[in-house]
Amino acid sequence: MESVIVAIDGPSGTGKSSTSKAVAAKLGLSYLDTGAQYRAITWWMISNGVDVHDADAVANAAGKPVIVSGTDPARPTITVDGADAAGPIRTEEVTSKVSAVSAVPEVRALITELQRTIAKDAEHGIVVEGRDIGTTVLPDADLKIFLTASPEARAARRSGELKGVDVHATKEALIKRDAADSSRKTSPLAKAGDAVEVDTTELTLDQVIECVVTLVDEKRTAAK
Ligand SMILES: Nc1ncnc2c1ncn2[C@@H]1O[C@H](COP(=O)(O)OP(=O)(O)O)[C@@H](O)[C@H]1O
Ligand SMILES: Nc1ccn([C@@H]2O[C@H](COP(=O)(O)OP(=O)(O)O)[C@@H](O)[C@H]2O)c(=O)n1
Repeated sequence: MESVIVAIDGPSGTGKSSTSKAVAAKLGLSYLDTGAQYRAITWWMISNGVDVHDADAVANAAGKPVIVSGTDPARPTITVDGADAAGPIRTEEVTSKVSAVSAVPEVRALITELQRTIAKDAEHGIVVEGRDIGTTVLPDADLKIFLTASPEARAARRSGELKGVDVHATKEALIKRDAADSSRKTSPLAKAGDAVEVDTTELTLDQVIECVVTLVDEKRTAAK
């Protein structure tokens, strides 16, 4: 197997971004954070006065922003209409509105197309992380991983990042976002039937990275 495509899905705070970046860097693969793309389009909607709860308005505007993702795992980037969006897409406002925007089918169709093009163009292969990569975006991925962790562990990790934020409020917000992402009609957050589930609650980040690297190596050996 010359080039390898790895899909990593799961709810918020399970370790998708940290694991995917590290695995891609170790194996010389590209890296794509698909959540950053949904955050970027959400940021554009907010900045341009589009009501994110008006699905028709979001659908009509969905084709306007030009979103570009840099896929070097050592320095992932995201721009919207040429402007660096890495900071603005992480605000609480974007986090609280992204599930409404990402549920709009026209948004998903456009972003899915973009993701498939990026994966196809990755010379040595790519690690793509999100919610629907194994089920919808790249159903033929060489390896599919579904990360899970208890809501308590996930909330503790997230509130550790956002210093001073209450862990209970973080947990409630995570549960609410997961519920919205899991219950939408178009490509909800779900484990693909052929994905390997890894519960990271009791694992260190290094253990999770090691586990995924081993699974990729096994796939590569089997394909020889
Ligand atoms: N297995 C783990 N044990 C402890 N902390 C972790 C683990 N995996 C990730 N983290 C930390 O949890 C936070 C959220 O991880 P992240 O990779 O952004 O998750 P996701 O992309 O699934 O939302 C980060 O601060 C990260 O360093
Ligand atoms: N493949 C994907 C990735 C993210 N998303 C949406 O984008 C949001 C933000 O994703 P993210 O990966 O940045 O979220 P965090 O868990 O890192 O906070 C999710 O809550 C989903 O609403 C999606 O619908 N499909």
